[in-house]
Amino acid sequence: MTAQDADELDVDVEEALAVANDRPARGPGAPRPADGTPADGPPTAHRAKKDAHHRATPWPEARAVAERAARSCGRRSPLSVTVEDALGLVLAAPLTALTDLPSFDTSAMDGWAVAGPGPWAVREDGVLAGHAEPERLTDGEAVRIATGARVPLDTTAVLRSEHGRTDEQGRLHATRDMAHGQDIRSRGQECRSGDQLLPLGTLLTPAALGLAAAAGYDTVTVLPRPRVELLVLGDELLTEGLPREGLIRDALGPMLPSWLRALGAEVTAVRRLGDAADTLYEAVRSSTADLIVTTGGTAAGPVDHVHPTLRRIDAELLVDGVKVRPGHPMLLARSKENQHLVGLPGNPLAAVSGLFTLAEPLLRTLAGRVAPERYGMPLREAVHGHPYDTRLIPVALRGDDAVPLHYNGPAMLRGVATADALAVVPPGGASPGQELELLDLPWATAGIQVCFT
Ligand SMILES: Nc1nc2c(c(=O)[nH]1)N[C@H]1C(S)=C(S)[C@@H](COP(=O)(O)OP(=O)(O)OC[C@H]3O[C@@H](n4cnc5c(N)ncnc54)[C@H](O)[C@@H]3O)O[C@H]1N2
Ligand code: MOO
Repeated sequence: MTAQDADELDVDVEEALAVANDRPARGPGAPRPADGTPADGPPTAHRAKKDAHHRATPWPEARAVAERAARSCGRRSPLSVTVEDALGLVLAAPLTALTDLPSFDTSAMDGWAVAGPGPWAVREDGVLAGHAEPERLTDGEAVRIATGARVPLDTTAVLRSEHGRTDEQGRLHATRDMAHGQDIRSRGQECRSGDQLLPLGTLLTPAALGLAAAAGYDTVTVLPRPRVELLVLGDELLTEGLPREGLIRDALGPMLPSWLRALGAEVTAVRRLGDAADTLYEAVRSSTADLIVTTGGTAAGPVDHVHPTLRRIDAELLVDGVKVRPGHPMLLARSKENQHLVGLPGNPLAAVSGLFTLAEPLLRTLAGRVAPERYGMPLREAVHGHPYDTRLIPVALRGDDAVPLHYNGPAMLRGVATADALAVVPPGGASPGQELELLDLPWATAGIQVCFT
C-alpha cells in the first residue's frame, strides 16, 4: 500500500487495532485496514482529516521539535536546595568533596585495633564509632574497636573478632595471617577534599544524595524544576463516584501529575476547567508556568477550544498533530516567551502517548536531564501496525521479551496500567522476535513524598 492509498483510505485503525489483538497479525510490511474500518465519510470531513494528516509531524521529528523548543528557552538560573529536597534534580555545579572520605582512619570491622606483631596485651578500654580520638597504641598493644570507629594512632591493623582468641593470660592471638593495614579504611581512600565527585549535569539519584551528604553538603546547587500547570478540560468529567448520565470519571487528573513529576516537573496546579472557551483563554493567558499541559479539546469538535485559544493568544504552533497512534491530535505551541503548551488529546491512552511524545523531551531538556540511552527488546507476539503512522503500544517486559498488552485502545488504560514501557511500532507493524524501541514508563520517582524522621 502506498502512502497515497493509505491517505485515500484514511483508516483510523487504532480503535480496531485495539480489539484485533487476539487475531494473528500479518506482520510488518503487510498492514491491513482493520476489520470494521469505517466506510468513507462525507467528502468534506474526509478532506479536513486528510489536510490535518498532511500537517502532522512524523513521530521522531515531533520529539526532536519538543527538545529543540526547550533549548530555545533562556538559561534557567540555578538554585540551592537542601539535600533532602534534591531528588530527581540535576546538578548545576559539580559536586566537589568538602572533606576527605573517610575523614579519619577508621576500622572496617568489629574486632581489635592492634599495634605490631601479636600476641597483644588487650587494653581495658574500647573504641566505639562517633567518639573522640582514642589514646595512641604502643607496640604489642590491642584495644577493642567497633566498625566505623577512629583507629588509635600507630595501629598497624584491625583484627576481626572472629579471627582472634585470647589465652588464659588474657593475651590476644591472631588465628589467621594478617597483612599490614588490614581492615583499616585510611583517611581519603574514597576522595580528598576538593576532588570532583559528580560532574555538573548529574541527575540526583538517592545514592547521589547520600554521597552529597557524606561529603559534607547540606544544600546542593541544582537547576530548577520546570513548573507545569495542568488544565483538565471537559464538562463531562466527574472527580468522584460512578460514571452516570453521560458523565465519566476524570482519569487524567489523577494520573498525569505523578508522571509529570517523574519527568522532572514541579506541578504547580491542576485545574479542571470544563469546556468554557473564555475560562481556558484566561487560564492560558495568565499562566506563568514554564509549561502548560492541557487535556482534551485538541480536536475540531464544537467544544474543542485549544486551537482557537492558541490562535487568540497568537501562539506559535510548533507541532500540530503527530503521525502517531493513538494521540495524533496532540500539539505543541510556544504560548509566550519561555513558555510552551502541550495539548494532550482527551482519550486517556492518547494523552499518555502525547505525554511521552511531546512533554517528556521538553521537560527533560528544561530540567537539564540527558536523554535516556535508547534501547529495544524483541517482541514476543506480532503487533498490527498503522499503515503509515507510528504506533505506541503498552508492553510488559518479561525475561528478554516485550509482551504486547491487550486493551490498548485510545480510550483504554487497562493495558498501560500494568505496562513497563511503550513500544514504538513502525508503520506496517512488527513480527514476533522483531526488536522494537522502548520508552520506559517512569514509576520510580513518581510523586513519592519522602518522610525523614
Ligand atoms: N472528526 C474527528 N473527530 C475526532 C478525531 C478526528 O480526527 N476527527 N480524532 C479523535 C481522536 S483520535 C482523539 S484522540 C480525540 C481527541 O479529542 P480531544 O482532544 O478534543 O478530546 P475530547 O474530545 O475532549 O475527549 C475525547 C474523549 O476523551 C474523553 N476524555 C477527555 N478528558 C478526559 C479525562 N480527563 N479523563 C477521561 N476521559 C477523558 C472524553 O470524554 C472523550 O470521550 O478526538 C477524536 N475525535
Ligand atoms: O485515536 Mo486518538 O489519537 O488517539 O484516541
